[in-house]
Amino acid sequence: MCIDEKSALADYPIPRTVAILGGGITGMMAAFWIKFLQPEVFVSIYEKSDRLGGWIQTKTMDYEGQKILMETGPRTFRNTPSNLNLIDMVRRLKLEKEIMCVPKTAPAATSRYMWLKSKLVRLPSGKATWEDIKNIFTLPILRHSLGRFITQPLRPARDPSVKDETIAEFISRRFSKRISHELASAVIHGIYAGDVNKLSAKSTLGKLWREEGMFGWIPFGKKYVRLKPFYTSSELLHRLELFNGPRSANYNLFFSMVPYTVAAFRNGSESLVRALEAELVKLGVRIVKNREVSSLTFNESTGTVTCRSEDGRTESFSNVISTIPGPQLNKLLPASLPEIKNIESVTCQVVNLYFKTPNLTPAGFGYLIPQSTPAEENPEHALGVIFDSHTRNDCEPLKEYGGEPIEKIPGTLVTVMMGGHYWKDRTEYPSSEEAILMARTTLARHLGITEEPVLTNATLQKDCIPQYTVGHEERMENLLPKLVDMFDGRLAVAGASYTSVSVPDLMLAGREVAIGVLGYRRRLYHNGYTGLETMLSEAQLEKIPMKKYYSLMDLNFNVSVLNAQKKMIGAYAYESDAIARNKQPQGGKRTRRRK
Ligand SMILES: C=Cc1c2[nH]c(c1C)Cc1[nH]c(c(CCC(=O)O)c1C)Cc1[nH]c(c(C)c1CCC(=O)O)Cc1[nH]c(c(C)c1C=C)C2
Repeated sequence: MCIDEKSALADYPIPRTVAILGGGITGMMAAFWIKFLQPEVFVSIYEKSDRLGGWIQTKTMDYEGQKILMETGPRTFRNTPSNLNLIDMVRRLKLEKEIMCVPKTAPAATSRYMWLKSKLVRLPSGKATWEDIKNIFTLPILRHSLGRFITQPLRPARDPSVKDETIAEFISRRFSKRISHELASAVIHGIYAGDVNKLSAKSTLGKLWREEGMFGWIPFGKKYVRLKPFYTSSELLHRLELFNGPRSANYNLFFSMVPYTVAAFRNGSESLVRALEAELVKLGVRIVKNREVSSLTFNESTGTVTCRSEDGRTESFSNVISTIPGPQLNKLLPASLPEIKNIESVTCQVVNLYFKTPNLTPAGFGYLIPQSTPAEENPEHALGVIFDSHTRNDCEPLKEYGGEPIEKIPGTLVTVMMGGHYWKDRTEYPSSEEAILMARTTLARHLGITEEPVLTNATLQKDCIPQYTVGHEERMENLLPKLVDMFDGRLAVAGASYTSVSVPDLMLAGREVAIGVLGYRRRLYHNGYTGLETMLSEAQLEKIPMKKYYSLMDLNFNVSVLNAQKKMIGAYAYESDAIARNKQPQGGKRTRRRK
């Protein structure tokens, strides 16, 4: 191992011009962090549509003078340490007043339902109520689950030769097939809208899958989890932020949100992307909307990447960060890369309905529909229903940050999610009118809601959620050297196709890729940075005979090569703030500039 920060930095070409493909939240975050850390770098975002923000979109409608917000994508985020980067951004964009939170004791926090055996069943949460206990004894699936959870440690450990498996295989082996299909599949619908028989356990249930690998069973409970010798980058970022001491602004905001489970923006998730866009404009990021890049080529003589647009215009950049979906990126490359060409995704039909009558749904967050539901009970292929008005009406502002009382919704607002993996082979989708009718039929069958909605909105989110199918991590490991070869490390990727589909994780991915491309993370294994470095397994790290640089900071934490690598991400993200303040990175001056 070479511990030589000075030579690593001296060697590192600082980009002068960076193109970011895709103006979703990852691309916006990447642009923010590059400009924030290195204002002299010329940053351009290319977005094919006429707006930034990607799947994050809020439509505002009016009913009798009341503003009704309809989310067509992500709407809430959990206040967990791993989401600290989002909290950090909220603070930087001065959006604290906009935050509204669901108290841990409110129905929207304690009451989450599932469609089980033709009825809505409230899932046990936090402190068990009499209803939970009664449910466990009266509902065979819950009784069965309790038994399988208790006896889980007694079941054999995974065969070490298994490198990945489907969620269904993993859950069936560790718990039972019933738990996989009747419970886990519903949760997976709520996150990936995906099929447990296809998604990778390693890529989607990473912590559980890895813990089984380490302990031979899953040691549920914080005590054991804390003992794990690996951390996600965001967990580490959180720890490092806390090192800032109790006066840290992030720390204060995070702790003011501790009494709450989930949070949202009072004027919709759109507030986040609009505030971020305004900040990008202030920082001098060039935002090119309605322009799609149609090819990328590497010019060996100049060491630049040329982006050609559909209209024939060309521009060259020292680095390109692609945040567009993998298969779209593949079309721009000089040669096809199967690892990204074949990343699957699913399409969701999101239907928002507003009814004049309040409380048409039970109090709570909403319900999920498992894959085991018979087709005749779910011909519309609904995946779940969100009780938006209940969630909003349970929310409280952050008073200490000047948050005003939250305007209540007088009627009932719900979102019905349909499609996902059920529509995998479709080429045609329901029209808006058909989708609204399907959503209404689902609500009538499940909740007995027959009232005519006064406001409706149907949005087809085409290919909105990538599916990490079995072998995803291995494919990403194989992709890394291919990207390096094709663009000499000047093309980096980030976004939902690669690491995570969650908004806070995507925001962190944008931050990390910016730091990686700027070189603050030092050059780890090869020339440049691909954004996939954090996905390398320990075995792969050992296999690749590339340069390895470690900072002294990482070595303080070092448990293994992988741990050091994971921790570096947090370390550099933390360091980056200090760098921005002092304009002088630790460990030496950056000397070489190359276009
Ligand atoms: C367009 C629909 C989406 C579905 N899943 C996601 C989107 C954007 C992504 C997603 N949803 C959740 C997570 C986990 C986040 C976490 O806190 O760990 C991710 C990555 C959880 C979630 N699912 C639903 C809600 C309201 C939430 C909370 C977070 C959020 O607002 O996105 C509901 C839901 N999402 C989907 C379905 C089918 C569904 C059903 C009720 C698909």
